Amino acid sequence: MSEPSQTLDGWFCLHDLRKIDWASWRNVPNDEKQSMIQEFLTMVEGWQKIEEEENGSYALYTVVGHKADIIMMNLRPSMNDLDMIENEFNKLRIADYTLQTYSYVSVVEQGNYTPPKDGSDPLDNPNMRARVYPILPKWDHICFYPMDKKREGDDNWYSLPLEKRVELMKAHGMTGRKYAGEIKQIISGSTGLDDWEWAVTLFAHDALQFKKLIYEMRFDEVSARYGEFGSFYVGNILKTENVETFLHV
Ligand code: VOV
Repeated sequence: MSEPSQTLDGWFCLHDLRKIDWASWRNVPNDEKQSMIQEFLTMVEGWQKIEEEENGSYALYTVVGHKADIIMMNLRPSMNDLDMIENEFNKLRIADYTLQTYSYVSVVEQGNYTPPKDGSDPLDNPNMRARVYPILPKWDHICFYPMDKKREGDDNWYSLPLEKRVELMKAHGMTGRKYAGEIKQIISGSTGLDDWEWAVTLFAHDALQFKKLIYEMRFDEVSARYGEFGSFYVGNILKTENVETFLHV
């Protein structure tokens, strides 16, 4: 029988991708540029504070390639908070020199394919809480992409029996586990929230590990047969102390 698996849902998540309008930014007088950068950094300090208080988390990375210049990823308890974050950025003067090229709304999700047998609340488990309310690692590289599970003819993930999906996800987890310490994954669900069904956000110390993991996973039945993928966005960590250099023209 086909039935939905349970999910544990944690913080809401906004991926906000911006391109910088370098031509206009270049023409801003230096002192104004400085003050706009300071405004931006004050906002990021606010994100850091919220992270320290464990009321959310953030990641700030550059994006390599034409799709964007920066990615701001924020986790918060509610969708209203995400709205506030997006507007807070839009109201900064520096936002006038950016263009939002992509964004993605989702909620951090932990598949609960095998819920506790004693009926206890899985969120009483600190490991589970850390998975759905994660503090995003500040590792060197990010890789973000949206994905679906196929619903075509015989390849329909949603008509597979639960036991089969548990089996396939177990194999997926085994492949992922080989990359422990190399890659940290945040899976956020977005069915009904955005255009795809999940957002996959990976962090790595070595960008090559993204290619190795994702390639290896393509051979797992769950990805080979059922995975459908959107655009990939990759980049490098943008530490606050490097923002000024990054924006220097
Ligand atoms: C470090 C890499 C890594 C590891 C350890 C890992 C492990 C696990 C486990 C144990 C589980 C099941 C329970 C849960 O947590 O939900 C999942 C779940 C999931 N995954 Fe995963 N995944 C990884 C990495 C990883 C990648 C790279 C991808 C993209 C696939 C690809 O081909 O590009 C992915 C996708 C997903 C998705 C979409 C789900 C939810 C599917 C659903 O139907 O609910 N994932 N994942």
